[in-house]
Amino acid sequence: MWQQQTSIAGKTQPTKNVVMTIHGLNKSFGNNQVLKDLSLTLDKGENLVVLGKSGSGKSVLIKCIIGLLEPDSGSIEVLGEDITMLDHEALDKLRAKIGFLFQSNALYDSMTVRENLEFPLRRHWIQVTQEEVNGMVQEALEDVGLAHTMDMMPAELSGGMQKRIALARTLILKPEIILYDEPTAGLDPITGREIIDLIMHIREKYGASALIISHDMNCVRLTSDRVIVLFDGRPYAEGTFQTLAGATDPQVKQFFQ
Ligand SMILES: Nc1ncnc2c1ncn2[C@@H]1O[C@H](COP(=O)(O)OP(=O)(O)OP(=O)(O)O)[C@@H](O)[C@H]1O
Repeated sequence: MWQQQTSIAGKTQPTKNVVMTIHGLNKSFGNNQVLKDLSLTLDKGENLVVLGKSGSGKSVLIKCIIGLLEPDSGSIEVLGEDITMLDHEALDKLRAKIGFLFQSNALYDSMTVRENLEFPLRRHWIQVTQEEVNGMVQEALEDVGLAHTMDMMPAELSGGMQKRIALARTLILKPEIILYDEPTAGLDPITGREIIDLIMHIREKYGASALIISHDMNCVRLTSDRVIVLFDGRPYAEGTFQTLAGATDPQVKQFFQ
């Protein structure tokens, strides 16, 4: 296993600032063992990027974290609660603290931008007045620079704008952790850069922790505090972008060339 000076991939060192601890996670589909004894931690306010070849299990990892897939074994402790042990109601409550930016955006085509943003508030039974809802929608849209689109339909917006609306919908619940699944995939470099800037702005404003899955090395370079390279279902290497970019290990090097 390739190592860098300060940490060894796969071994976690919990501190009081940890918001997520994954320990010994295994997930198979038939004979295909996708995640193998995977352990990692996410610190408060940290942007952690998970990098890996197509099919290395990045999406499976995210789905396990939000409870869409059940791991075969291992624990996923999020904000002090092991999600693998929670019942449906408790999991739903915890999910309200975890924002998820889907690669597909997952906006509702038949709803206006405002209705899309109001949806998570209703979905999680958040008790607020209509005036408060209006303020929350306005703030989330201002965060992504799209307050003027409130009464538009998603189909009237460009791909980059839809991504920003999806991000605003994630922000409305002020999540403590945000999971970004390929946030710049399919966007041109300029629009991709706008999303990268937003990810950094959101971290600055809300101090949320982020787990970011990305192949876009510009996104990885600009957003990451720490990078984990997944290989063969396990964290293979871990370090800052700069450290890993200087690696001579072929499995690591291929991403940075
Ligand atoms: N629901 C499922 N049923 C069976 N196999 C699955 C399922 N979901 C994922 N897999 C398998 O798990 C492996 C990892 O898939 P995953 O989507 O996590 O890869 P990835 O690293 O996110 O790839 P990409 O970068 O292309 O999105 C693949 O071999 C995939 O076929």
